Amino acid sequence: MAATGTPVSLSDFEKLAEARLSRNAWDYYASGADDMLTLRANQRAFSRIRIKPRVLRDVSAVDVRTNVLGQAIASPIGAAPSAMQRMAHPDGEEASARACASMRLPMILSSWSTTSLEDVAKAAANVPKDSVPAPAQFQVRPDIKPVRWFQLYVYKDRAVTRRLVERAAAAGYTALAVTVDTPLLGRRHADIRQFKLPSYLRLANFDDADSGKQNVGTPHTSSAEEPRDSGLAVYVAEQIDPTLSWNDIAWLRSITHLPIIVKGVLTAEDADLAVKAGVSGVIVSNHGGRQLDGVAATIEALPEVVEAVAGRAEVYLDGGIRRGSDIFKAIALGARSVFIGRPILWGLAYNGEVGVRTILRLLEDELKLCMALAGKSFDIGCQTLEDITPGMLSYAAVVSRL
Ligand SMILES: Cc1cc2nc3c(=O)[nH]c(=O)nc-3n(C[C@H](O)[C@H](O)[C@H](O)COP(=O)(O)O)c2cc1C
Ligand SMILES: CC(C)CC(=O)C(=O)O
Repeated sequence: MAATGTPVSLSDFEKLAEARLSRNAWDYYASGADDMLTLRANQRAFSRIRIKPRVLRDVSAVDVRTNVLGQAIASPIGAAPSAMQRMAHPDGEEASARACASMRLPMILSSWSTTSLEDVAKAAANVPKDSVPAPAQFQVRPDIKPVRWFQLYVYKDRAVTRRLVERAAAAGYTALAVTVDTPLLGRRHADIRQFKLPSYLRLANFDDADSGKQNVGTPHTSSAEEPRDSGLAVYVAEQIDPTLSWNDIAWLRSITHLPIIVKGVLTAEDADLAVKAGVSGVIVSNHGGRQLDGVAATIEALPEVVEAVAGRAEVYLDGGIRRGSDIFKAIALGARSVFIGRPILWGLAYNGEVGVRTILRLLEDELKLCMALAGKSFDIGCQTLEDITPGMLSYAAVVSRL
């Protein structure tokens, strides 16, 4: 059903983004791998979790501030790394970074950004208070500094990888999120049929010295045969290191002082290995259902990861967050904060920086309302994120249709 009138939910922005974007960009952003079972599961799994509300508590004050890796953030919501944001809006990653910085929410910049990591850092460092006329609650909160992390794809060419890491540190990124679920690219059917990075865009973190690493997405054709892989998958197979192993986390730790987070963990076993490898954080993620189809929804995987990590590192979650109540559920099950991927792109497509702020603000407001309406089992309502506990959730029975 088409959205009518003022958009009021993330799904309204999704429809508006689809209407505005080219088919090429929309398909790339929206796709999951194969049958997209995991993509759908990410959202559905949230809908099977119920909230047990308590009533007649004083819920007049709700505070959603928290911190990640010791840095304060305004609420437990951030932008997940997503590649090639300038296909969504000419200001691309700079707009996302400004939106996040102005709201004091964390952003993870993709290695595959269409704006260089230095330019993104500069854009976010100078968020003029009135760059966009905004109501008070949108304006810079001077007590909190922006949090910006860099997402790392480990290239076979370790000199290229090292250069990226050094540049990220020099530009002021405060952590590396190493993506570990993409040794090869998942099969996204629309991209195999056709994906092309528009010719005026490039992977801006790679300069001429990295020749071959800045042009991506030309449709792959193998003579007279139908394409069997997208240009993206061919690029990943050529450039990204499929031999990556836990030893390389030790190597990364040896070349940088930045804290390391692994992005793409779904099991207790890997969570434990991650902690033993010395990471500071783990992102429970299935890459938005774009890698291995058939893996668990992230909210299903979260409890075992939280249990295995046992407080030795921070645990975050992404995948399928579309409501403030989804964030509430993730926090209840032990996530320190969540990240959103596609909704940032919908905000960008809708209205650049302002659109991203609108998306983030909507989720923040929904989370606050959810906390207030959920109440709590003591005298006062759910006032802070620490008050959100697993006991506030229950699980819907799976109803068989047979
Ligand atoms: C268009 C798109 C591009 C992405 N690019 C990257 C990337 O460059 N690096 C990465 O680690 N994850 C990437 N991701 C995965 C996201 O960081 C995140 O895990 C996922 O989008 C979360 O699911 P959600 O879209 O349902 O919020 C991408 C996701 C999308 C949708
Ligand atoms: C590896 C690139 C294709 C970027 C990415 O992570 C994605 O599209 O999911």
